[in-house]
Amino acid sequence: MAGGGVKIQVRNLWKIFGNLSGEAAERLASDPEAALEDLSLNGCTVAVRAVDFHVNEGEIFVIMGLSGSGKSTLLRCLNGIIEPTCGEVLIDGEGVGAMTPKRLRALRQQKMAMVFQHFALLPYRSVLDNVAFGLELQGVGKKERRRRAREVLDLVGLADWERYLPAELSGGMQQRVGLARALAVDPEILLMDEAFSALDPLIRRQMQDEFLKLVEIVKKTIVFITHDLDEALRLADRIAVMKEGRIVQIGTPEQIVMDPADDYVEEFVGAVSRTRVIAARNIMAEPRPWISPQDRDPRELLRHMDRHNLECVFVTDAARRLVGVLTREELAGQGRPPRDAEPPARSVRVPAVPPDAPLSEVVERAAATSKPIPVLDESGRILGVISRSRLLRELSHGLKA
Ligand SMILES: Nc1ncnc2c1ncn2[C@@H]1O[C@H](COP(=O)(O)OP(=O)(O)OP(=O)(O)O)[C@@H](O)[C@H]1O
Repeated sequence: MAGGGVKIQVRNLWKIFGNLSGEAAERLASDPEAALEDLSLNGCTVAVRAVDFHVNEGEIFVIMGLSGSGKSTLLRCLNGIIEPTCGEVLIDGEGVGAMTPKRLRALRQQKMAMVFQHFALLPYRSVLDNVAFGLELQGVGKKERRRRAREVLDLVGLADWERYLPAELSGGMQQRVGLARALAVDPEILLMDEAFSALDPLIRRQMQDEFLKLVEIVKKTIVFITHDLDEALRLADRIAVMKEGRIVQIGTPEQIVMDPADDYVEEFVGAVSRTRVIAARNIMAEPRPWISPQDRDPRELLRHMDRHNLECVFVTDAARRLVGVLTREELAGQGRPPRDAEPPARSVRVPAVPPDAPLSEVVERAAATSKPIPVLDESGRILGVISRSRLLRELSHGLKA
């Protein structure tokens, strides 16, 4: 999860491959539309167009888009492997474009590490020496680099495999070696380019889970590229969706799924099950007006229900903790108002959910009751209510999409 300030800042970044005159590059900054027209005539490829975003310290920022949308080019602009045509990348406030070759080397060898799809392991070196490779480049002595390599191998669960060659390991294990190699230099930023895409679906899921746990421990800023929405939703704090070199939307997984910025994103997220991404808190409504009916007359409560078209009222104690729920029938049969100390016996058991429960869990609870589902915090206080009609609306939206 996000920690401190802005770690990476990208401003009006362009990368155009092909024969581009200096004059055309200059025009990009001032009059991009006109410049682009010239460029397309010249047969240039505009890989990244006017991209702006930032990544916070400690954040997992996922860049998602179809093949050819410019993700890899963008990622390689971050560590200066590709020089942008125009615009700037700032790492901790320092412009990558203005760095001396020495600074750039330090940036790539120490501050940022990259993990690739096809592992890029050295085939004739042991697992241990592969992991120690980045430290070797930094000039760290053999004993120390092996000690640190062992530490990270342990972290990725490969402590017993240090003497093996990469080819003797499964794909999942090789990718863990790749990850360990990146982590061994203790970088502040990890750039991951389709890092799990070569793995079988099951192993991939497992890697994603392990990765999330690992990130909790090592606390890095991560830019992760994928063309897989499922992966993006599982890993990301925020997602940037790219299309034809542009970022068309940046948002949390929930924002991307619930509020796609355009048809392209909508199409992308259409295939995903909303029940996994949407949480109870996203669809709950305030139980308006606040319900603590212990000192109200039942007839008044019935009128209150009519006025607000409520299926039932939730009974809370003075601290707003839910003690029960009353239906119309129960209220009509009540001679006196229900009291805090004596909640109506039949009404105490209510299927409730925590605010971060996924929609699928809310649906499960809803199957066990005909009433709305209250959303409770850890101490049992009522935060909101999910009505059955809202739930149905959400589900049918998912079906339509
Ligand atoms: N070195 C290059 N020279 C010319 N064109 C390039 C070069 N690298 C990338 N491109 C083009 O730039 C566009 C963006 O490519 P890029 O590899 O960044 O996309 P991507 O989203 O990472 O795709 P993929 O998922 O397939 O790797 C594509 O049209 C690609 O053909």
